[in-house]
Amino acid sequence: MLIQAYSVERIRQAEAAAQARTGDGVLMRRAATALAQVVVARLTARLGSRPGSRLPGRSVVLLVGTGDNGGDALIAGALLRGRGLAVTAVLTDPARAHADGLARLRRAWGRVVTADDPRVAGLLAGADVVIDGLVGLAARPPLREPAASLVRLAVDSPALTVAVDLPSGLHPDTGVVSGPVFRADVTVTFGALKPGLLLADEWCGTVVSDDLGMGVGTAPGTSVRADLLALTDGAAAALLPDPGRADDKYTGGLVGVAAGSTDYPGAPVLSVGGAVCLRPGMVRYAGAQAKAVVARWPEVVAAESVERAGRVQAWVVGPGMGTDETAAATLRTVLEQDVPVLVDADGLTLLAGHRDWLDRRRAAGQVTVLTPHDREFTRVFGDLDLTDRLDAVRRAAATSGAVVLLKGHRTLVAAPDGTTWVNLTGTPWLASAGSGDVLSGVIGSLLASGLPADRAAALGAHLHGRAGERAERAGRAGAHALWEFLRG
Ligand SMILES: NC(=O)C1=CN([C@@H]2O[C@H](COP(=O)(O)OP(=O)(O)OC[C@H]3O[C@@H](n4cnc5c(N)ncnc54)[C@H](O)[C@@H]3O)[C@@H](O)[C@H]2O)[C@@H](O)CC1
Ligand SMILES: Nc1ncnc2c1ncn2[C@@H]1O[C@H](COP(=O)(O)OP(=O)(O)O)[C@@H](O)[C@H]1O
Ligand SMILES: [K+]
Repeated sequence: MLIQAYSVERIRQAEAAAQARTGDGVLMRRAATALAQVVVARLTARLGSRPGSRLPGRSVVLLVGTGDNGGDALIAGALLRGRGLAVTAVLTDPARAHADGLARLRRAWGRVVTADDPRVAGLLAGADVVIDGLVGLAARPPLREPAASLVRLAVDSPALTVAVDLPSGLHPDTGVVSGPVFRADVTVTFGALKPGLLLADEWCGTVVSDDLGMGVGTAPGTSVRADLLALTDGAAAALLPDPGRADDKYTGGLVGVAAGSTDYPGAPVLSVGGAVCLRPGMVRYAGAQAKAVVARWPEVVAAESVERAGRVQAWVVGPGMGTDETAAATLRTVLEQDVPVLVDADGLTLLAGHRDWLDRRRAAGQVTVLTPHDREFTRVFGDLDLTDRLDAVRRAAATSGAVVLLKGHRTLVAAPDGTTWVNLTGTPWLASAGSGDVLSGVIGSLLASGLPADRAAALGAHLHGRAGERAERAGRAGAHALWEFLRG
């Protein structure tokens, strides 16, 4: 199963349709029930079986904003009162707090204070659970006062922290974070995952998703395609091509790597290594480092130029090839071939001055994959602002007609048709020289095996990230360590 996230707009549409079926207040009661259940389960697990670890009497602080997100928190608070917990709601604006939720909490003998109450800091410091019901789907960070100050106080609390729908301070659609953000141990999210929960997962803790019976993405008449996709290990394994009994070296995927120069002998070895470790039918190499490449990878068929390399089913072009005239000519020759082409590193720098080469491929219906890091992205797509990375990568794909993989802590992949992926594997260990070269070879190999380009890119990033995690756990240094962990 793929992990699927839906935009606020899509969730609101499904919510409206569900509300029409169920009537007022039903979804919110379901949300509050799910939230209270998670709080009870997580608090019970946290307290364990130590003496004095009973639930009744434990203190819960609700941070309550002015919308339905606060309503969820208030009704959950009333339910938790029913389990004997001591519940205090801290309201940012009493006049605009969810009226029905507030009435329910009061009827259940919950305590209510305002954000400017001098006891708030002490309450948060002494709480067993803090529930963030400040903002949800309507969030437009940065948080305004007094919500911002409440979040700052909550950060210091030793309590179990639970976010309602999403941690306040992050944008549900873009994951962009500005100002203080609620750091959640658990996020209980409703309807469906929001893109922000995947893009800024470091703030969300464990994410529990409850569909509340809304059927987001499955309701009749709605588009089933999610707004943001991510792979699980299971989905990645299912995509990974395996040679069949009838395959030979020509049908198992023939990938070419055009890379390296006299100045950069290492990059082609790393890139070819990434390709070889994915076990395609054959890897061809074209460039100035044929000897070094074959010395490390004897199975590779090497030539000095693309013209002499022979046919392939996909090309990788760029790593360490420099930006001189010879490199530009190589790039041009590769881009003229009617096979999927992945352009990386120096190839991207060259491409920045030759956008027409991309346009020609687009017009001919040829598949191109670009794999920039931020600086390369800016070189090629100078007009696109990287503050909102999701938006930037989507626009880049739409305007260039290429699948664009934007590297980073959460690597993004966008296809020209709008399909977008976020990679959830990896570690900052990968932020080391040469690891991007390995990635280019991995994806090239997957392209040669015939996977659709956006899937090849997303799968490559997933495998590369897992390899980085394994290399880090094994205490290994250097991008070449990735090879042995690529198909573990
Ligand atoms: N969509 C759904 O399927 C469901 C939604 N429910 C809840 O309803 C929530 C959405 O409720 P609302 O639409 O009332 O909106 P919110 O509760 O997300 O927002 C409330 C208020 O926060 C304010 N706000 C926005 N940005 C702010 C900032 N930076 N600083 C301070 N205040 C800010 C807005 O002015 C808005 O009036 C969801 O997140 C969820 O918790 C559930 O009750 C039931 C099901
Ligand atoms: N902070 C980070 N956390 C996780 N992965 C990262 C981080 N920074 C970079 N990466 C990954 O490391 C790789 C670096 O690639 P790149 O910048 O092209 O390096 P190089 O050109 O030296 O090979 C990419 O796969 C990128 O997604
Ligand atoms: K929230």
